[in-house]
Amino acid sequence: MNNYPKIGIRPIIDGRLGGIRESLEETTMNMAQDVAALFQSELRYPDGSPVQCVIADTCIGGVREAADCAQKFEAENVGVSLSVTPCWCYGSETMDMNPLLPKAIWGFNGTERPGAVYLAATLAAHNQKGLPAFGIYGEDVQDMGDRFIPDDVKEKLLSFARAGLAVAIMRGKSYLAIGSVSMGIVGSIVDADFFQNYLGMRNEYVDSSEVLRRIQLNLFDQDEYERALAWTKKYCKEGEDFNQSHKVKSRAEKDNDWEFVVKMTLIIRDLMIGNKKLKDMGYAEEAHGHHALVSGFQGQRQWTDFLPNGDFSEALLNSSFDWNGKRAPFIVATENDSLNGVSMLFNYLLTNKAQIFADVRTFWSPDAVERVSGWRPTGVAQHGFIHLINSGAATLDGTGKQKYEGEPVMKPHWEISDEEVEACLAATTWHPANLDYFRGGGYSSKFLTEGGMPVTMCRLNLVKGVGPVLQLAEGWTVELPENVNRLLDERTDRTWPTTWFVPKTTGEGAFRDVYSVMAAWGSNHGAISHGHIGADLLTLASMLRIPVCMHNVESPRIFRPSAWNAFGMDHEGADYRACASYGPLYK
Ligand SMILES: C[C@H](O)[C@@H](O)[C@@H](O)C(=O)CO
Ligand SMILES: [Mn+2]
Repeated sequence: MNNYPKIGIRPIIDGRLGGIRESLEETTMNMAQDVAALFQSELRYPDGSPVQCVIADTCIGGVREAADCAQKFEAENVGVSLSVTPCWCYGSETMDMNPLLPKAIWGFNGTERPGAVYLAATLAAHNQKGLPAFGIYGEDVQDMGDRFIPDDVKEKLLSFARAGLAVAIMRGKSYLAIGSVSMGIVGSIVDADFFQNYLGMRNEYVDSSEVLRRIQLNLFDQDEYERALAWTKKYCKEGEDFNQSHKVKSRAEKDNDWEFVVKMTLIIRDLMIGNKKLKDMGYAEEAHGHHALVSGFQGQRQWTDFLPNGDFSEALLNSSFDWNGKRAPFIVATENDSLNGVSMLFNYLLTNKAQIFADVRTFWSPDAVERVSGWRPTGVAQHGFIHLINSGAATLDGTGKQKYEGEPVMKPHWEISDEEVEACLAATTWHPANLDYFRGGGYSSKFLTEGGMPVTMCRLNLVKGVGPVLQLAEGWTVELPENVNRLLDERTDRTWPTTWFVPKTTGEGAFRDVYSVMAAWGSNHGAISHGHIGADLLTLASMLRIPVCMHNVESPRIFRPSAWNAFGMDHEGADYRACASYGPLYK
């Protein structure tokens, strides 16, 4: 059982005994219990278990009870703090002062008592003390004692909780780099200060030779390996070998590659999270693993120049299933691109869904498509589209074979059916790796993402003088006529997974048109999640004090700490000024 951080709920009350406090005790505690019920019913941890809440033992009417609550929260691994109140209370005496906990206050909009006034007063206290907090206040007045949580309040409570839990779950975990810098990709020059100061994470580094050592010593669970290999042979169908005939590996060599990449997969997972079985085998130290929430495998080029590549391992570990059945994905970045790994992690922790890692490879204008194929894009793709493709770490959930009301989606692992698992696997072909690129061989996953799926692509970049910045684009996957797809796809790397992506454009700036999105993308990679999760990413980024340099989230959906309003009326400039003023969460 994972020891996930809990959400702490603080019922705040007017401390005046002799009438006022007594009249409010039940209503105030009911608010806390109702929010706890909402979180426990609507939110899940990455392992699929319901999110847990801790409510203060008493309503908080003054500093003593605030301190008692803080002590309880610390003892019970609370990682997110929400204060709720229907009435006036004493801001600086009751506010949550823990600088590390993402915090919000819900002021009930019931005018019998001044709950909204407390909200504003205490947000002012938070702003004055440099402890930014989110303000939640329903648009419509409710009657005192009304226990219904309106949709606008519910939406903000859940968005705050999802982002707050992401912050809390990351704290103290590791990014595990297996190998080092891949082909000069600066995302694989792992910046430990960023992980430490902004995410509260630590960095673990393992040379790729450790994977080879464990393969040579059979340092993995032999029984699981046999099951894994049998499962792989049954469900991972080998595709055509497109290599030049003089380079093609023999059948025996190809079979060895299958065995090798299955072992790699077990070993990379064990390196990330450990495996008690290794202790039984006499490897107690290796059994610990590296406490990694996310990892990166360098692969290219020192490993792949003579050993089978990491594509099979990366693709399968990032998927929501394997020989052990459905399970939470392991976030693994190919090319050890730690910044794309973090981008995938942000998306994952906000959705509990597996992620696509891709190169942002090509913008196809309508004219170019027509020139090479004779077909002019229509519909969502009429103004062009972007080719997302990278060998390796694209989850097989990205095939779009999981359905909701007939539409392609990606689901949390606990919602995926066995039939959908098999459909994702059936839609994937494992081609012998391109030996020009991957001299050591291996297998690359090939699939085409179904069109019509709402997706969000994001990317974290490090910019000297600014620090980390996040960019994101909500949009949709699109499907092309089969012949057009083949023409365009085969101009690239036919053994890799393809997603055709159309960002939602606004006609302005980086979102002026599809081309501008590609031109403004800050790196070779992007992390693609199912769903339009841009608003949650903005909320998460503000908690981490990471400014967002590019997004296409409509302004009414933007939810950031109330202090951001004090940094100016232009949302984006204010975001930068606020993040610069507060600095990293764990500085
Ligand atoms: C196989 C190639 O080296 C690819 O790995 C390379 O083009 C990239 O993905 C760069 O991000
Ligand atoms: Mn790449």
